[in-house]
Amino acid sequence: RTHNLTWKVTYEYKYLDCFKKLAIAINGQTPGPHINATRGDTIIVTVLNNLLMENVAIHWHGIRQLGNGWNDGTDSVNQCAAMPGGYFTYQFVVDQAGTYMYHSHYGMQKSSGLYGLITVNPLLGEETPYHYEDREIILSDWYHDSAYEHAVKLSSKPYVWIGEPQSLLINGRGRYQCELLGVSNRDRCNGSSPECTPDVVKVKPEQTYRFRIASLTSLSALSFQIEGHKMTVVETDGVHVVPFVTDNLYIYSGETYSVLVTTDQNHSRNYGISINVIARKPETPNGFAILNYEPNPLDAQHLPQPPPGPLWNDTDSQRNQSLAIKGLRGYVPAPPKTADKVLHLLNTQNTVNGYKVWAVNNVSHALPDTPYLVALKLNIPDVFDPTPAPEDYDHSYNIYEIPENTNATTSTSIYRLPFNKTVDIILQNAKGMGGDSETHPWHLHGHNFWVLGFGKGKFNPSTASLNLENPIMKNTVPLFPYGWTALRFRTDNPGIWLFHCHIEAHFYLGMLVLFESGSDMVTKPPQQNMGCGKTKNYINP
Ligand SMILES: O=C1O[C@H]([C@@H](O)CO)C(O)=C1O
Repeated sequence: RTHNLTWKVTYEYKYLDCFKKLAIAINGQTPGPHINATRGDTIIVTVLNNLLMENVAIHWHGIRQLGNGWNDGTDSVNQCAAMPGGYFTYQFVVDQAGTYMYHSHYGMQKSSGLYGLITVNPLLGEETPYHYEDREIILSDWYHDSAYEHAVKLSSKPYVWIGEPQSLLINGRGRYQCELLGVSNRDRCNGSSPECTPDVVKVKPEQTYRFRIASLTSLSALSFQIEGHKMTVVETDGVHVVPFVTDNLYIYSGETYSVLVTTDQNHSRNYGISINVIARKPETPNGFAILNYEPNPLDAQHLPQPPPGPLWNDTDSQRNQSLAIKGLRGYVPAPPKTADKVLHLLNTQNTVNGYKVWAVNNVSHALPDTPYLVALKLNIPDVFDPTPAPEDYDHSYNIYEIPENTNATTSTSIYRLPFNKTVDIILQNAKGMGGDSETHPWHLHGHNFWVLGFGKGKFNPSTASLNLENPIMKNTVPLFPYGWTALRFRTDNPGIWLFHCHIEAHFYLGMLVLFESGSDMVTKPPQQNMGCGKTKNYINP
């Protein structure tokens, strides 16, 4: 089946958390429309950019785009973003059942609300471990400043940190306490706007539901919980998990999960759903939604309680949940036993000419104006530094201290990986300049990777415990403070693909790398991917 969609992208005033703010909507909505498809379907989306003053590119997060790199939707990497008044038509096949998302991949635009959920159902009769009615949950965080203000603050000297978000949203709904605002700003807040009432998730008693949960936060890592209900985790990033039961789900930006929830509690009332910030000291109030046991009314007598979340800094509990996620045998292929190549990637916060940045192996990535894939295909000179990006770092680096010299370099260099090989990535965390080591969710475009392990401190190949038996495959994975995360993937998708921290500010400040492999096999650039930077000289009339 082919889904033919037309999406008009506009700025609109919204009261998502009762505070009036310009949000980016698709056909008037944020979160945008839910794409509900079946494995093998083709999705054709024409995105009309009606933003007046900003470009748009939309990334289909978790969709591997096998052999289809021109449609990954990343500005500077595989396309020129659509200009105001212009459009871009994405076409891709959803070849893997599961839960995915889409979001802007232009500047810091994601945090303005340009995002939504993608559900890919298995084919009728296709073997699948379970089949339940779905409920969709989109988690996000919300700032009152615009993404423009964020970008300017972060690239100022001295550095201005954007701070913690004002609200957490569940399905685009949050609640800011208008009384906290100064009198002059109070008229921008409307506590009785229908847009900022909690989302209501309707369920019937004594049923099991599959909650499809996606985190589209720009900064916050979250814990998700439902008052009085246990959750059985069964899927993450489109891959089946050995089911495990938990009271709360830790979820990092860019991750999706499916959890099974059985409505086996007292039928005569409703229950609270809550999210709270973890991994950073919370300054944002918890987000809240209602689990409505039908036919109970939403009145005071049936009022749900927001369940309290776990402690924000219980890193052991967070790491233990990540370690508990295993691939379900029969559904998740086993990883190759050995790797052909290993990349050691050290994550640090640095300075370049007095500007604060994030770096990998001391290189803060600067995205060029000309998309890499077009430059590679047409051999456009002087787009990126041809020196290979560094595959390792000095292992005497003390991850527990900020180095005396925090200087890093800025570069457009890329990793050129051999095609159809097995590559290991060892992510190593370290102390940041804020005085702590932060949790970074790393997302890989175009592939799933096996998650071989997580550990504390410095990675040591002779003592690290790696799971080669039944690792999960994912596209986004956390790197815990002062720890390491080990991944393995196959370079089986021709093109050039981003691997980056999914925190919007960190990506903006250079916390990204690019993996090129087999780009000689990619078709020549479609006209619509061109037009920016140096590509405009290569467009044929
Ligand atoms: O990028 C960041 O900057 C601040 C802090 O590190 C400032 O030094 C912070 O908490 C981030 O996540």
